[in-house]
Amino acid sequence: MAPSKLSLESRKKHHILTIAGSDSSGGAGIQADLKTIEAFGCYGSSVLTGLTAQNTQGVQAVHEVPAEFVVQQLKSVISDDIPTCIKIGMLTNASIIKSIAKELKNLNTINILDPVMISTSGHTLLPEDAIEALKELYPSINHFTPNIPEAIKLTNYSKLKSKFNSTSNGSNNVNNNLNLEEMILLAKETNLKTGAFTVLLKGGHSSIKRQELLNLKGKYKIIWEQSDEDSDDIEVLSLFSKYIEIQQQQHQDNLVVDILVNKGEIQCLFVNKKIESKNTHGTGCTLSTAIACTYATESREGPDDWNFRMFKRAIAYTQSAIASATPFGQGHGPLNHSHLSVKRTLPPPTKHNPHPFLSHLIQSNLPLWKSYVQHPFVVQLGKGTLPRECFEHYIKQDYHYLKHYARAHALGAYKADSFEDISAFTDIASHVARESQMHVAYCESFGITLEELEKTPESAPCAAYARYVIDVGTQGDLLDLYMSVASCLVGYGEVGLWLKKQVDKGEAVLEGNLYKRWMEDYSGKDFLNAVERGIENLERRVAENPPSETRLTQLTHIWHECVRLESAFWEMGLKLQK
Ligand SMILES: Cc1ncc(COP(=O)(O)O)c(N)n1
Repeated sequence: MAPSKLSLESRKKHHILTIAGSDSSGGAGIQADLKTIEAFGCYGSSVLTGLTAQNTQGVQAVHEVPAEFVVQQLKSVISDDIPTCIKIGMLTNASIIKSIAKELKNLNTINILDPVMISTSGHTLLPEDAIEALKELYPSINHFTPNIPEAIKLTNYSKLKSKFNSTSNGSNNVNNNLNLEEMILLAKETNLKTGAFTVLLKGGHSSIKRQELLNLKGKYKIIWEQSDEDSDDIEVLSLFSKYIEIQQQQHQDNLVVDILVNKGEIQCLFVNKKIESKNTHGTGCTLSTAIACTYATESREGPDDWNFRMFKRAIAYTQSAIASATPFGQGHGPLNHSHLSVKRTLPPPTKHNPHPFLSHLIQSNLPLWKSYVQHPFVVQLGKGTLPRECFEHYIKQDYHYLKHYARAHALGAYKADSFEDISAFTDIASHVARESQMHVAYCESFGITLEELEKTPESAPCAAYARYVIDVGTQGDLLDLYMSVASCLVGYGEVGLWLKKQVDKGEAVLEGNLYKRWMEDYSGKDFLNAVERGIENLERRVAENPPSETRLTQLTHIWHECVRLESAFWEMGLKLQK
């Protein structure tokens, strides 16, 4: 049967056009770009500006393509299918630059310029007069990815530096190994001079130490290697990952910092450990093309929505391509463009990020997660200012909820087909039964008997949440069930630990607090062990059977629903909602 038009349309790949030079050795230029585009599952077309006779040791010759023929290629491609993004690399000469600038003016595409000037091997790929002509191209450039030497050349940085630094002798020789403050100045200046909507200054030529970054903490958003967290949000996530300690172990590493600027403002700093490798030929081409691909494939609010995650994904792809490259040739070898990290929906667990699935879930909607684990109910409870009737209402409802929650785990044990899973579920079910004794004790202290507690009608938010959990557990498979119980388990552990930290900081009180037992139970060893086990089980299940993109979306949806219902549960307590 012929596939329907609709399904074919929905299978259309994102079209990325690369305007660049050919590298006969296959590591940089058009060849690197097309391999990258393939790796991201997009469709790549190409317009050649020049042919290089090149290998991993150097560029032996360049054959320039006549400007008219460059334009002819461009017209052929775009008259047939308009690309989402155009990535521009080696432009060969001024007349090609001017011709392309003229054509791009009339196009509505997103254009990314990687200003290739000198090859890694030291060969000039763009003559001086052509550098001046780049200015004609700037008005059509949305995103610009220079490295440090390129940005220095394009901004007249030495002059700028002497203006800011009174100790400078004003010499024109600026070292490429800039410190972080200098890089930030350079990145802003590049953004200003080129007028590009965003600039990513690639910091590979400088080695930055961790202390330099720590000095800037709180001033800029810093995004660390292989993590989905940025340091500002680390507290929310810190509790079940071993992250903070590991970051502290990285003191001595040489770090590469790429700086993202948007309209003159620093958006964030991407930090990666420097990979010591000879296989870096084509790194700039690969990264700029990867940015075009992540821009095209990620969901966006509008054309100017350059989410930092797009850059993070593109940088991570390029880093892994360097790290997994195998030797080729005698000089600087090419990257491994076909490594699998792009196709994988979740990164593998690492010592930096031991719970990639949990990290994904939390990061997928961090404000929602924060609204749950740092809800005003929790904050007031920690300070001891929560009205008693609110807590009383909450604890009675939570008693009901726990019964459903234990039943959900019993259902899990019923559905499970290994003793490992059966005992994991029954362990938690018994733990929940023990947990409910605290609720009984609190009610007793409020003069509410067990009989009265059992008879209290269930509130709508409690019934809604319990129904959702049991419903997902009944309809779905074991992983769905794990998902429907996960946010409660992880969230309460998080709340318990967070309140403990707040006590240490003097933001919450334990002694004399009516809710002391509650706080101690949820930050106690017994409960936290159960949380750890729950997280390990979840990660193991997902690692054993990696979810497809669609499945991951379904699982994330269940998580979001539960987090939302958890927030509504606190809200019920605060508002004494029936
Ligand atoms: C055709 C072409 N385009 C770009 C580069 C820059 O790549 P690298 O900086 O890795 O030498 C190159 N060498 N050749």
